Amino acid sequence: MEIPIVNFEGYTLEESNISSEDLQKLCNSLKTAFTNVGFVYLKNTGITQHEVNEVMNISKEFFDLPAEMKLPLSRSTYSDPNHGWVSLERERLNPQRPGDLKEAFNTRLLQSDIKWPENVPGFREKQVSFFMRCKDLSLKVLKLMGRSLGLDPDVFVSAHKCIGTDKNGTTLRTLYYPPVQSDHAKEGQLRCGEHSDYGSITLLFQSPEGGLEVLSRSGEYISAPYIPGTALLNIADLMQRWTSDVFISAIHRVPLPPPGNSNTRQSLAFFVHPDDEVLITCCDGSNKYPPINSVDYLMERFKESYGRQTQDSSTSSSIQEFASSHRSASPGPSSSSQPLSSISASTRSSSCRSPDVDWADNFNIPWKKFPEELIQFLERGKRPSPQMRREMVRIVVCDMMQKSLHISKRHTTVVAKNIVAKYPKSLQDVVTGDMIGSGYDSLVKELQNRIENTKHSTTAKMRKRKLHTESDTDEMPPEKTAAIQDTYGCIKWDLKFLPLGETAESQQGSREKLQSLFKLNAPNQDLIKQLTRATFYTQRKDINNGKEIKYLLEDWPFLFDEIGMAIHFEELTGVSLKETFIRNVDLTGERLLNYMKTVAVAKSKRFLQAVAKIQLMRGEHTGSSEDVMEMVLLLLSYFDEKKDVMFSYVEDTCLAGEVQMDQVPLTPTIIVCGQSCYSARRWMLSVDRIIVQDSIPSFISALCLMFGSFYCFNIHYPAGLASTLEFLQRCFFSINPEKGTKVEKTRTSCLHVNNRVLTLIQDLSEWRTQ
Ligand SMILES: O=C(O)CCC(=O)C(=O)O
Ligand SMILES: [Fe+2]
Repeated sequence: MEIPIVNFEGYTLEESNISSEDLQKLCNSLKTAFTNVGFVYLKNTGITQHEVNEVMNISKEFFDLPAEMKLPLSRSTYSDPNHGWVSLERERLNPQRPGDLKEAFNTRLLQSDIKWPENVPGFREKQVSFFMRCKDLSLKVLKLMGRSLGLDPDVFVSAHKCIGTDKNGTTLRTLYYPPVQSDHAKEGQLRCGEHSDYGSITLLFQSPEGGLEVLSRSGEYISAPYIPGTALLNIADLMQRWTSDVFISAIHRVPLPPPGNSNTRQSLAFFVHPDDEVLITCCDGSNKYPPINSVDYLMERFKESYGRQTQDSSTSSSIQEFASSHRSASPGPSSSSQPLSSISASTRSSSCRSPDVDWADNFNIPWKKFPEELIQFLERGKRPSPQMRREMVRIVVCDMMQKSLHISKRHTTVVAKNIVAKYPKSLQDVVTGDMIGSGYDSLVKELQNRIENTKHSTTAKMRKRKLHTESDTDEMPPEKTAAIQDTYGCIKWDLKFLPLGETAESQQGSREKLQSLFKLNAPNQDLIKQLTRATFYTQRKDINNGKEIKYLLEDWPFLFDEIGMAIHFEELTGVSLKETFIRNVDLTGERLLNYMKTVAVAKSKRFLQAVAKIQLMRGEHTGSSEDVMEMVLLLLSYFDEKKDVMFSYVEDTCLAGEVQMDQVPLTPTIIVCGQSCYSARRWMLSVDRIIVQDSIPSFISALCLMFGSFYCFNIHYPAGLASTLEFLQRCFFSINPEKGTKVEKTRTSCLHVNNRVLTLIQDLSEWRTQ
């Protein structure tokens, strides 16, 4: 099956001189496409490829800005939650997968008196004028859609009167998909997860790399390639509901590019929504679905892609994951391996529930957690593949085990029966068309097997964990302890072999090239990245053999620079240094600040005073960089740690050679050129009492370079910063080892995860704001 191409000639944005015969033909082709595939290419719409390219080019200028310049434009900073920048991996369109490998900017508010990217002149104008072009085209299509169903041609149009105002959620989204190194992607991660769109219709324009795939009615993904000069249009969920499933909203996705393909990708999506207060009632009068208010429906759907409803959507996933994985290790009445989000709910209800007897009858099948693809199969009465069925069983059992750890066959039978009752066509036991047994015996068996397996795997894990802890004793020889700490959080600490095709000579050649690039005024950044990646093996060898910082600085100058360190750090830990940090600040920073200033202050007078002092120092300084400073200062005070082990202060005009090095710690230290972080405009970094960077223009960069240095150069966290650094590591740099620590070995310290950090992470993730 292919996506049809329909010619809009004669009905373009500029002309409407179409004969009634051609108009009817146009309506018929659209209807066929919308009922069979849900997607259609429109050619000759009046929106030209040139217009599309212009919007993509200006968008690319925005996406190329350093992350900290985009942070102040985050979605969370606008009055409208659907306007603004969405950072990489922030959104998961398929909630079962890790965050999508895409960045986006949504234009929902059009006025000029709000924040727009300052450094990209013309950005707002280009987005807004393209928004208007897409609006006009959408209204034309909506009119044809009404007509094609034999209804009043205005039936849909009249529900979209307010596009572009605050009474309508229609949004233009420009998307950027950075190059992907498939070996760095998380398991199951895609560029854009499987989903269907929420509103009425969507217009889509892709860059020439293509990559979009659409799930066909027969259950296979078909490619939706780039066709120059066309607009790809698809039906969204609310329209499917509106037309009582006559028009279909197809699932689509953007998979990762094939290994070795380092293409980027861009797209523009114009999501058309009905006006907020419109009541969507099945247009054929069938009442197949109850009437629903447009905005209520959409709000519900948005919540799903920014975190499941059960969890507080402002908590970062790394906190959630870490807190839940460690809860099971701490003993207590409810210490099963429940995900964090379910704990409070199940303990709350347990006091008023008669134990175990009837939970299964009231058990809510977690339909919402089923993958979209499975739901699509069930809804269409198709039999899911064995793999989909296993996934369904896994999801259901996971929820059942949160209700009770003693699940009897009766419980499983009740649940299986309820599942099969809803989708008999897809799930009943049948042999050549006849139902066999009760119709749900296989599902009962599958659920029971899964429950048994899950129980076994939890006990095995607990036993293993205990063994590990026993081996983490203070008896370990110091070299072994140091080696564990050096490799802490790393995935490629030491490489056994040179990359294929590389020799000692070629590595030497690349190193010399890097050295000469370092001397240039504006060296080619891509070349630096490529050469740094290619020589990672030799860099690691030099570092692990103990080469001193001053020689590393001569041999690998870019290692101490933002680009080079980012590449080295990413190879070493699998984490992109600054991007991850900025994303987590976007997700969790505000929450941390609020928690510190409302909850934590109430617990300690000392901390209350420290917070007042930090706020006084901040004064009128606003901005996201300042928020990060405040966050770090608050953490240092909260843990009662040593600020002067992280920061040294010098005059704002001080040169690298003038810094009094004997005052500076040996560990990576941020040298603040000014009286406070807030008033400073320049920072330096010292490692081993050597200034390795003398002109860092932003606090966030300085913090990332300081943090990255601990990992890249095998340096242990100083005891005086143990908790602050581990908290930053887990919550903001997403490095979450299950065990161990990177804190220097002192007589009293041991190799365990820091309890204070753990407690703060859990308090923070459980804290519910009003
Ligand atoms: O980038 C694309 O082509 C797909 C984007 C998409 O489907 C969406 O954001 O809803
Ligand atoms: Fe989509």
